[in-house]
Amino acid sequence: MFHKKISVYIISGFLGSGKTTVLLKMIEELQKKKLKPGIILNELGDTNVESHLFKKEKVFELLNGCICCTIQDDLKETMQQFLIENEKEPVDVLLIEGTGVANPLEIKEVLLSIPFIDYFELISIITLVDASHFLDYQSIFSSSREVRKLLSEQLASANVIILNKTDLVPISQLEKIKVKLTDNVGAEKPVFLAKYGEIESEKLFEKRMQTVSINKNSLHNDNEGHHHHANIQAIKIEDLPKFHSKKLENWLKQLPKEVLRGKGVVEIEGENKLFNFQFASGKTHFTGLHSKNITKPVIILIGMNINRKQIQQSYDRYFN
Ligand SMILES: Nc1nc2c(ncn2[C@@H]2O[C@H](COP(=O)(O)OP(=O)(O)OP(=O)(O)O)[C@@H](O)[C@H]2O)c(=O)[nH]1
Repeated sequence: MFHKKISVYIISGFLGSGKTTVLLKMIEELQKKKLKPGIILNELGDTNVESHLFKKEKVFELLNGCICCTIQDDLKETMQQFLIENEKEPVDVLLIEGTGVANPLEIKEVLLSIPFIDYFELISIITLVDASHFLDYQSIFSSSREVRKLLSEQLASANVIILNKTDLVPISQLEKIKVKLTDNVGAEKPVFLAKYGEIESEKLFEKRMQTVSINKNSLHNDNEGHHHHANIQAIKIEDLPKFHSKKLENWLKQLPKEVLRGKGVVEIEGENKLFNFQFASGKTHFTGLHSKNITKPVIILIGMNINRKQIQQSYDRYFN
């Protein structure tokens, strides 16, 4: 039976680099063109605290996003489910957002495997880079080998790179970052500078993936593809009090640098609605939530080699 293949975009990038921001822009653009998007979200931790962002779209969640060996089985299952739903309500484009610690090659490999290769056409792997952290993450002094390896995997597998959060770095430093990034990925790979993931729609949606044949060996020919990220953890804190927003912000800011990302849903003193908060690049943003059916308050912290006890003690000191 003939069916048109569904175009797929993979959005990759390290923790807090701006993947969801770009995903939301892509959804908006597709809707403007009267195209129906489908979304697969892979989240670290077992709670999606961002469900309020997707109002009418069909979102398939792959929670507890284990990153290496098991992601492929979970993803295959989610894709099967997606195909079943798609029979009833077909989408035009599928957007897959990996976790901040995913290697997009793992996702690509699933798309190229049977039966999915008959249903999907991978158009582009878009990788976000957080300009405000790029030099730190590349430095052997301030980041681990694991993080550097992961970032280089995400860069190597990208068809296009968005150097995001340029508003957070001085112009002089931006030059240095661009040079270093180009050294890393080669001059042929397109790199676009952006604030809040803003790049022209044509550039974002351009087909950049060459047609590839299925050849397992070509994808995993050096054991580099499978790589364990065991030191990356997500900590979940529940049973939360009402917070004073500034105090929560201060607490997040003083956490050990191993905590790379925070997000959650919290109650704020003096407010009678819930707030989503995003902590990335040392900055915290709160957004009021209107939807009623959202998760109960929860804080999720993601990082490398986090000392749970230390976090717990610090939390108790601040809030108990
Ligand atoms: N200042 C600044 N903030 C940004 C920019 N892009 C995104 N942000 C903010 O950074 C935070 C993280 O952005 P997300 O799009 O959620 O990042 P992500 O890559 O999806 O994060 P994870 O899923 O946790 O890996 C949010 O508060 C965004 O609003 C930017 O260009 N500049």
